[in-house]
Amino acid sequence: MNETTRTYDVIVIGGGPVGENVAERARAAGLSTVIVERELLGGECSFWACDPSKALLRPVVARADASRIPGLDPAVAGPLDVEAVLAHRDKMSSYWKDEDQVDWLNSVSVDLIRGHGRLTGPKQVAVQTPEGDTVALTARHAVAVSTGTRAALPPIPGLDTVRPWTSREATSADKVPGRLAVVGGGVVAVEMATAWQALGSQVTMLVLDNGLLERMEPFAGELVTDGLREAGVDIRFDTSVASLAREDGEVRITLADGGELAADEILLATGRAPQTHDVGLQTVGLTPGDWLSVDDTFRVTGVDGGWLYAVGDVNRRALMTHQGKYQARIAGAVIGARAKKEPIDDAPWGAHVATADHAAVPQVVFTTPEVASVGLTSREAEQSGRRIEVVDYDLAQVAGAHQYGEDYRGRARMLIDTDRNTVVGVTFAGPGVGELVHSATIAVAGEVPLDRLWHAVPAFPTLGEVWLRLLETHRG
Ligand SMILES: Cc1cc2nc3c(=O)[nH]c(=O)nc-3n(C[C@H](O)[C@H](O)[C@H](O)COP(=O)(O)OP(=O)(O)OC[C@H]3O[C@@H](n4cnc5c(N)ncnc54)[C@H](O)[C@@H]3O)c2cc1C
Ligand SMILES: NC(=O)c1ccc[n+]([C@@H]2O[C@H](COP(=O)([O-])OP(=O)(O)OC[C@H]3O[C@@H](n4cnc5c(N)ncnc54)[C@H](O)[C@@H]3O)[C@@H](O)[C@H]2O)c1
Repeated sequence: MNETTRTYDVIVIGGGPVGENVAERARAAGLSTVIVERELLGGECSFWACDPSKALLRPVVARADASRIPGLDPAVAGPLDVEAVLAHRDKMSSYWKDEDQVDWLNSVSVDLIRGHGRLTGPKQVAVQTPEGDTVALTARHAVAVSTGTRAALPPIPGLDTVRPWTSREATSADKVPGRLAVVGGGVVAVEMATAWQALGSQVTMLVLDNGLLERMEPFAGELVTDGLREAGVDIRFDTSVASLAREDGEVRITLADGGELAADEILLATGRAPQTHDVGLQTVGLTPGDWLSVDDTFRVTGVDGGWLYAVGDVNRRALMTHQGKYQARIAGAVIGARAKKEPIDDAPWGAHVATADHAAVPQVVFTTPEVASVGLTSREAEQSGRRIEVVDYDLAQVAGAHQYGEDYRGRARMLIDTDRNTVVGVTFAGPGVGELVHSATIAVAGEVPLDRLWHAVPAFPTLGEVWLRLLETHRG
């Protein structure tokens, strides 16, 4: 076994989308930077999450849209070409090879060390390489942990015997199971139920709660429930799994109410756990397995010296790629500024502080219909104690919706902070709303006064005219 030592200004553990961007921004600030990655550069998002899942969903959403357009509907009446969809998914996942990402990393002059990284003390990281060697790294300025998350599996008796699908198998499987049981009612569950039902599985969703997408506005979950049921998905609410077994090749599922169900595969889409159990947190006074809590400049709380940062999923602030990359741009810049002893701009909305994490996190759920939201939901607004006006509008009444397709169903909600006269939350649910959300993000993050928003004229006839209708409804 060989042991090598190296020193960099910044060490990033984890080369997912977030670690890559922390490294690129730190390098752009003039700091020598290395990424430690144990699997594929590009992380979960590129290979087992965003990219493959959206590649599976795109034909489903496009077909649903096309089937509402007279004259086009017969052309899309048949089943999907499963082989072609899976082949496209493979291409969009770069065939699970990361050469392109490595080329990009080289082009921005960031080093890569392949292997498992662990903190061994303040500013110290040891990398266990696949060849069995150890590389001992020292950071002059900062270590950033961007190790992301993995699927969190509930302790269901028999789980270890059934080889369940997690989000990884659900995004990379190359065969369509005849019957797929999906446990969970969050984003992964609804997206993957949508995809696999359309690819030919009979999907049954086993949902603990009494609705889908419980963290969003209730109407969003209701519209997605209708869409899934119309597609043939069997959704069972208030349902909990008591035990599992695999017998004669099938998964036998026993429910808490005594009911039984058989499936060919079972997907557990029951949330995420941080990948911090084996990164040496104990050597810097933290607890392995915990989420890493951070201040608004991404320094981990409870660590002396301010050298340890946690960016992306692992800090639990907003488990989405775009938000993690936003965090990364800010973390890279603030690490650079601190290293060069430049002033830190950490007032709200400053260059070195992630204010949007608290005020304006957008999300699109790629189901039929889509859901898109940013900022507060009405439940969160109520809990925040602010004075809020809730404005609802039936999206189907917008001229653009009539053009979009027949029998358009959708809804929009805008939350107004009545003391400040600004929009603090928006949710759209309906076909095509994914591309509408950035207008809402600009209104919320920009704190655009409603009187000025009145002058932002949406083009006719687009879905965006919902903004005019929401403002008119507010003005009465
Ligand atoms: C099915 C699914 C679909 C999703 N779809 C979307 C979507 O459409 N849009 C969206 O915005 N978000 C989506 N997400 C969320 C998105 O995938 C995550 O928010 C994003 O991947 C987080 O990036 P990250 O860099 O923080 O972590 P990851 O992408 O998890 O990357 C972490 C990296 O760290 C490496 N690593 C971990 N521990 C070590 C170690 N000790 N040493 C070395 N390397 C290590 C891992 O190998 C990995 O490469 C989806 C998630 C799932 C599960
Ligand atoms: N389009 C996107 O932006 C996108 C897509 C997929 C995932 N993601 C991100 O990935 C993250 C993870 O998604 P997720 O769907 O795994 O998590 P989630 O937190 O959204 O949903 C978890 C679901 O599992 C259920 N659950 C939890 N414990 C359970 C148990 N013991 N038994 C049965 N059900 C249980 C919950 O009730 C909930 O319905 C999300 O936070 C999301 O931000 C984003």
